[in-house]
Amino acid sequence: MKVTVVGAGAVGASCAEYIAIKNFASEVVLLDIKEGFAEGKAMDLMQTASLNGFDTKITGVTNDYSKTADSDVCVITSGIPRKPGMTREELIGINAGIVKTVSSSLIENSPNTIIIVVSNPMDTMTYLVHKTTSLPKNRIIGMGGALDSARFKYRLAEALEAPISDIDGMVIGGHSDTGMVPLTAHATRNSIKVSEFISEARLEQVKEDTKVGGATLTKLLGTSAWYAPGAAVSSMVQAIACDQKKMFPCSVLLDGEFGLKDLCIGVPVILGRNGIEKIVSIKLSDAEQKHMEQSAEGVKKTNALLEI
Ligand SMILES: NC(=O)c1ccc[n+]([C@@H]2O[C@H](COP(=O)([O-])OP(=O)(O)OC[C@H]3O[C@@H](n4cnc5c(N)ncnc54)[C@H](O)[C@@H]3O)[C@@H](O)[C@H]2O)c1
Ligand SMILES: O=C(O)C[C@H](O)C(=O)O
Repeated sequence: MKVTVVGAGAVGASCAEYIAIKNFASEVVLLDIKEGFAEGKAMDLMQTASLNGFDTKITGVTNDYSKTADSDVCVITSGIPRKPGMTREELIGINAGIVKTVSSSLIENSPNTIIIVVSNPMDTMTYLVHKTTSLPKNRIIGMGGALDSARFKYRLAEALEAPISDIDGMVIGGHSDTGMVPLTAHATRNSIKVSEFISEARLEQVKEDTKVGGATLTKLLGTSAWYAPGAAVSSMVQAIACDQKKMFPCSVLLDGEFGLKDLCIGVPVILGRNGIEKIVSIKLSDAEQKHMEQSAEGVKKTNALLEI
């Protein structure tokens, strides 16, 4: 299994590190436009191999796509992150051009690859890859829901004063401060609904904290987060590489599912060797469906800014 990660910055390097530590890929190629940067990150990471006990070979290249040839999975993290006070949508002006060029160069060298889009605004960047390449829709996947769900579980565990391993929950919808739809009614602690343990008001607070999870970290860090994003991507790559058929909320092109079409937005999917093996339709309450439709409107508004 060969994986390429474009962008050797905070998220790209974290992603390469987690993939290597999980030890399922034979090779990870890190590519960046900044001269020598990916080479340096790759060398530093390789010097952790004997300490962390992995055999994955990580190489770094400066904009040389020939080295990415025949990648099974390509992850796009290239682009600018937001600063405190900004929204993800404000990044579209710079990131759309980067994602368009990068995805076309990747596909030229790996026509059978599966692409995972991370750069923000992620749902719109995923849609852009659909619109500007000829990859089949099962092979273009946006990462947002896996991360947002991890943050949701963290917040639920905090509220319930429970270990995170006891908690299950999922966030669907757009990967934006207002667009996320944390499925509070479906969340459980060891199969018991979380509403049995905390008040409605506390659960509402968990929901709000989850939705602004990225903004909260951006305010603390001065730039956006990287550990959980890298870990989330690595879990998705592993599910594909190892054909795990695991369920993750991912941003995928919808054609009528959840009553939505012609946009990419987070819904539960099964990930395996073919990328998106299946979109999982679940019954939403009226309030959740309404929130999902509002979220879709927001994503479509951002999509309309694309020059395609
Ligand atoms: N979807 C998510 O859940 C999620 C999570 C975290 C971050 N992000 C997004 O991921 C992106 C990267 O964030 P980061 O913190 O790693 O930023 P960063 O600035 O640390 O790294 C970005 C890297 O991309 C490189 N780059 C820029 N243009 C390039 C090009 N044309 N080709 C190759 N490399 C190029 C830069 O040189 C830089 O090293 C941002 O857009 C951020 O908003 C998304
Ligand atoms: O918050 C951001 O801008 C980065 C990313 O989308 C995140 O959720 O951490």
